[in-house]
Amino acid sequence: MDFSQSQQQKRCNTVLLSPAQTPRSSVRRSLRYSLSMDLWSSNIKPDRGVNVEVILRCRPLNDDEKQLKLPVVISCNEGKGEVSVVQNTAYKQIDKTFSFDKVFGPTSRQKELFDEAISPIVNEVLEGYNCTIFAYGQTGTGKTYTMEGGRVGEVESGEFPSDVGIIPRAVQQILDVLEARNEEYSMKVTFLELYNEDIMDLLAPDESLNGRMTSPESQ
Ligand SMILES: Nc1ncnc2c1ncn2[C@@H]1O[C@H](COP(=O)(O)OP(=O)(O)OP(=O)(O)O)[C@@H](O)[C@H]1O
Repeated sequence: MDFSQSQQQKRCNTVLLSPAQTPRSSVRRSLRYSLSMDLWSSNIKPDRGVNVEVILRCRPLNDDEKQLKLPVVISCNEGKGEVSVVQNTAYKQIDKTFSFDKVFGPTSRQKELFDEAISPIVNEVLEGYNCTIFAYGQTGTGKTYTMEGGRVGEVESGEFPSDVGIIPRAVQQILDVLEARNEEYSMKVTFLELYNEDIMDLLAPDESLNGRMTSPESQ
């Protein structure tokens, strides 16, 4: 999203990681979702110690995984921002603990994640900082669910359905704040998909407008 406003360029970035809770034979990593919000600019926000935060979210086991009685190999300590992974080798069990800026466990709700981790970043965009939030993780770990949302349930009196994810919530917050300011504003939105070196403009009215990207090696 681009807004035009004469401010210095500033940046903040958040990476949402989705680990697999159950062991998988092949690990296929995919980087799918990125939400970039710009207000011009390029310096680091002066009062931030770091300009990249890494947040980890674990999804619950799905019905198939429960039916197959697959073991849960990750435990989340949200208070400490830690995740422990249990690995059973032929000879012994190895536990490893990893620390993140924030951890959201399998029972975390969409609103909770948005309010605690994303809403402050959206406010920074509205203050003039460039921010990117992207989700990274192997297939089936919850990137789409976190960024876009799950099945849409009942809409309750102006509130989002509980399954709605980060992108619609961020857009709503931006529009609410801009409307409350009662000033004239313009907003530009782009929605691109990059898959196997094909770039798709998901908002293009005509498919022929989609371009194909080529890497330097393939030229
Ligand atoms: N936090 C969650 N709570 C409940 N269900 C979830 C959660 N995260 C993911 N799911 C469910 O798990 C399934 C896989 O999630 P999702 O499609 O978001 O994965 P993905 O990382 O986007 O996968 P891919 O890279 O293959 O597109 C979906 O059915 C989704 O609804």
